[in-house]
Amino acid sequence: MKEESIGLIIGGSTGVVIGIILAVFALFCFRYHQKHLQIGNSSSRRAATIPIRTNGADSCTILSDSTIGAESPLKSGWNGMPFWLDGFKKSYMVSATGLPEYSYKDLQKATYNFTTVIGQGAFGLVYKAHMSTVETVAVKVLATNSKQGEKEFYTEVMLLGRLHHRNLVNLIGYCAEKGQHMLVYVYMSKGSLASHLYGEENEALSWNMRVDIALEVARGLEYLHDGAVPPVIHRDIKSSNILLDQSMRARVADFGLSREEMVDKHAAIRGTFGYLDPEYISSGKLTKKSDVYSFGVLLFEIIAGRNPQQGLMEYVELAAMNTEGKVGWEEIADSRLEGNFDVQELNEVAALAYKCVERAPKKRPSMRDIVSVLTRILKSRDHRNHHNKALSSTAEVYIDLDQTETKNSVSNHRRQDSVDSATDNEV
Ligand SMILES: Nc1ncnc2c1ncn2[C@@H]1O[C@H](COP(=O)(O)OP(=O)(O)OP(=O)(O)O)[C@@H](O)[C@H]1O
Repeated sequence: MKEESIGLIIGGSTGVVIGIILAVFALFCFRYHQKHLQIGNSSSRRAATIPIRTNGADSCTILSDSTIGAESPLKSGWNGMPFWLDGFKKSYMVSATGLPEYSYKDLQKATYNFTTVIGQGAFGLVYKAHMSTVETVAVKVLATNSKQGEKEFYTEVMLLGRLHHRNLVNLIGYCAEKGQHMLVYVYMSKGSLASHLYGEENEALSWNMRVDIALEVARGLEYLHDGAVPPVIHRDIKSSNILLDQSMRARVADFGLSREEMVDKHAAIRGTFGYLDPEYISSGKLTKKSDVYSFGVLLFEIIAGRNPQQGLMEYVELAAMNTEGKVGWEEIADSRLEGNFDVQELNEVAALAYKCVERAPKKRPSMRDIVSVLTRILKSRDHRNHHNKALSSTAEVYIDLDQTETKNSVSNHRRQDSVDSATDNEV
């Protein structure tokens, strides 16, 4: 009996010890798991908020820079996940990027085996794709010679996926399969602003439409500079990067993508010749005001219908000698407008453009200022139109009244004549 109870005690305590060991082990496993998840989360937070490259007080993040990948603490597995979680990588990425991942097969089918090319840019070919779920999309296949690695690509997608605005060509998905990187965008059926300014196939844009487009582009950029977290410098504003949707609303494309090509390899200057901020070229410092400069060039391009790569700014400087930057800009107006514009409005837009291309970045307005100036210009246009309508309807009333009076006096005369003739007959 005594032996039995000793056995029971030993058995019980062994059980308790094993239980404790198991509990400690379970706790250890749980904490290990938690720690890894935290690393994963903090890295995605880092990717989303840490400025990747900053340049001075006015500077902000260049989303596309690839330094995040190199500095990332993620080492354990694919995109920093422990290997034992690898099986979940797809669903994990969908939630991390917030964007759907398309399969290569689906995109291949939707582009009729990549035969529906609609354009080519520095990153590679762009295809039109008919998806079964969404209507039509544009698929940008990033060139395979890109030095961008998997991690950098996902970081870029994750950051781009966070940017949404009615005046941006929003990224709606991506594909990373078979060594290819593809970005899926909303399809812009009316093509680029450049094709409307220079393409023979398109009707000339009216002056009113040009100002509307300028305001929409300004709003898209204002969002990138002041609404996005972290802020984004576009760094390549130009008419071929402004796309128009079905209702001719302008949207800014190509923001936040890393660029392999450089204008000046030594200074690592990136952008497009003709639109580049001279201050950025000389100092190598990229700020929001560099986008403002390019936007100013774009405004002059919209006014003059001339390509910045073919001497637009020289033409502007010549005109500025006569105009002092304020009035007389109508002489540079696009001949396709055939003089159909409001001179005061054109001068106001050109004066704004001239401020944007000031040599000293500090003297240039911010995108927010630009949006409010263009909004005011459009409001006074509406006001004028309203006023003119009211005037013309008043004039119509007068004309109506005049005509009624004329009619009355004619019939009075007639009546008088007939009275007179009756009297004559009587006489
Ligand atoms: N979302 C889209 N919808 C419709 N067409 C598009 C879309 N994105 C791009 N395109 C077309 O593909 C062309 C190439 O676009 P992409 O952005 O790759 O290069 P780019 O802007 O012309 O030049 P760069 O790459 O040097 O800036 C555009 O000019 C446009 O005609």
